[in-house]
Amino acid sequence: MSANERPPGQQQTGLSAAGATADSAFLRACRREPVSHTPVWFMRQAGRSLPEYRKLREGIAMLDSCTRPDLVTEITLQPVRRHRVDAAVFYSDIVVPLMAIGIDLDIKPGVGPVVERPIRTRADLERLRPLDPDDVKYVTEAIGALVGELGATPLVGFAGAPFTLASYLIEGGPSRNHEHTKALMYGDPAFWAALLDRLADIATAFLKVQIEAGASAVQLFDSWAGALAPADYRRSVLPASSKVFAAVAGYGVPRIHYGVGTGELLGLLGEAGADVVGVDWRVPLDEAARRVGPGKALQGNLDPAVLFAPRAAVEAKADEVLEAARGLEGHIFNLGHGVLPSTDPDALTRLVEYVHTQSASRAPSVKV
Ligand SMILES: Cc1c2[nH]c(c1CCC(=O)O)Cc1[nH]c(c(CCC(=O)O)c1C)Cc1[nH]c(c(CCC(=O)O)c1C)Cc1[nH]c(c(C)c1CCC(=O)O)C2
Repeated sequence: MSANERPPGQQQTGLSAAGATADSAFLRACRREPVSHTPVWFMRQAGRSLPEYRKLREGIAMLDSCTRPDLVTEITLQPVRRHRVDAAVFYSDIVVPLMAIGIDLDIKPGVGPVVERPIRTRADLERLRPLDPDDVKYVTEAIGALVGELGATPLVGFAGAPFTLASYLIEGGPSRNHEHTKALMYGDPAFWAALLDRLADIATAFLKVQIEAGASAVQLFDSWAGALAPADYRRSVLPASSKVFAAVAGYGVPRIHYGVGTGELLGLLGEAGADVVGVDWRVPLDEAARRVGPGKALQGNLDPAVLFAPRAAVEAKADEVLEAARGLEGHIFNLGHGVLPSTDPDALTRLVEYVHTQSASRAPSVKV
């Protein structure tokens, strides 16, 4: 993609690349500054919905692809070129730092991360050694290349939050009820705290590598935190996630916090130290803003399944999201969860264009 292919309002002016990135609609919205249009990106915008991704990945395992900077760069750029989204999201996975410290795991297509030997005892904890930047040199290298290619388009780095990582490690794979995880959380608080603390340090190290290599924002994915009641989240999870946010605060890059089904936790997700709270489709953004409180931007929240409906219905639902976001200080348009693999990529491209056009006509006359 070349810099002059940006949507209206995002053209590079005389600014340096770094200056133009800092002034992008995405980063301005994260900072709750006025924008000329609502910025859009999609969780899982890179991946199986794109034929060019499927082609590139042929015969290459997911986790292997994450260690190859040439592939990571190309896969990260694919949705930016195709959809003209306002941010790139680094192509990697929440389990990459765990793989990098030697945890024996794999990502099974259609299933998700599977851990050969789950972590359930104090002795197992020793296998969770700290992440050294040298363990993920391929991340530093890929981001270095990407930032050059992206021009003014910001790159979102990310990590899995301690609870979500703990769930994969303890259950040994994806879980509906998180029963082993909760058994340890309620039954052995000292073990639990030690585990989450180690995972907080690993997530922090992974985010720092990405920020130092050039990521302009970071998102902490606590995808499965919605399985918890607020009191349990506050007591058993929030301290570890807060530690991650505090550890990267000094970089000054926006910090986004997101989980699925977290309607009852939105205030706590903000309280953990995020600048932007990600919202799924179950809570309208105006209500989410009340729950989160002042001083935070919101990201979301179109139901990813809406993209399977006819174009007029997608646009009507996008209008609802924009309408609920009217009056918010900072709104980044996204889906309420990741792009579903069988989504028509053209529907995503049209949605980006629609949100840009609609929001530009609604926006106050502030030009960025
Ligand atoms: C829970 C979680 C995981 N990984 C991630 C989360 C948090 C976000 C969420 O809640 O969805 C985060 C993630 N995973 C991936 C990204 C890359 C960037 C992007 O969003 O485009 C990101 C941000 C690539 C990926 N991660 C994965 C794929 C698909 C692998 C493939 O193409 O074969 C991609 C593109 C695999 C993966 N990895 C994981 C799952 C559940 C799966 C899906 C398994 C499947 O359905 O096949 C764990």
